[in-house]
Amino acid sequence: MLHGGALRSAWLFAASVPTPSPPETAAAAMCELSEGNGYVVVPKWLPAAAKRHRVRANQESADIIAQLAGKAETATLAAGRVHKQRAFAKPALVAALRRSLGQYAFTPTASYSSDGAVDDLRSAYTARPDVEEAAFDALYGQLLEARGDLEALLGRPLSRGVEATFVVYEPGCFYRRHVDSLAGVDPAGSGGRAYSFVVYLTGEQPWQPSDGGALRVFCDALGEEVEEEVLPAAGLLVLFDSKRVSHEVMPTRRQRTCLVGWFREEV
Ligand SMILES: O=C(O)CCC(=O)C(=O)O
Ligand SMILES: [Fe+2]
Repeated sequence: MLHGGALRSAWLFAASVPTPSPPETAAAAMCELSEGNGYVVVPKWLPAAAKRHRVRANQESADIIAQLAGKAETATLAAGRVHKQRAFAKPALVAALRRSLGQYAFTPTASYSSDGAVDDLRSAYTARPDVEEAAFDALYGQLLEARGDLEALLGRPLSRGVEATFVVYEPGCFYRRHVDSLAGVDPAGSGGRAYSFVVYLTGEQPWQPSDGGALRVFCDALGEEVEEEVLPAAGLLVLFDSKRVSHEVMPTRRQRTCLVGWFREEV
């Protein structure tokens, strides 16, 4: 333990060390190093070099972080999991889209089994977006940017065309377990879907588990194990592999509105 006297003498010693004058040249610096006190002072030598190094290092680490994030996202998607992005559509855009929905005529959408009979796979109301409508156009622009990011992550192009539909699940509506696309099925139809997206356009009030309507994601196509349940949230984007991710919309107890769509394989 140091007491007062020791501290004071340490300070006096430090104050009495003379400030060396800087060497003019590198050779002089080497000379001082070998003959002098064992140190040299070269003013402004480190700052410029360090600055250059810092700028490069920052850029490199930013690139590495971006690459790792990209890898993590590619891995998430490739592992058949769901990528989620909160507030993909900002509150003002969600509000504008919700207002615009008043202009659409939603039609009940039944699903059909392979023999053409109506089955009970899904109950919901759908409307085709109006590409001239400003709020939809804004969201569509963001989706095209997201597609660009996805293409960069995947390292391959996707189709220029995007499928999209507004869907309203009224209380009691659901979509039973399914995959959005199957390999070998008509590539001009659902077989050409590569990545599914959903942008939730629910009201401002936070969604509660008791509201039902979760997007239930299964670990694999056949098993019963649930990977996660995603609750709708205004502006949330979910993105997943259309062929790998088996999922289900649990019966909702509250109106559940979204834009659902697909980025398609390049043909
Ligand atoms: O609304 C959702 O969360 C998913 C909808 C869906 O699975 C679909 O439309 O294929
Ligand atoms: Fe689906």
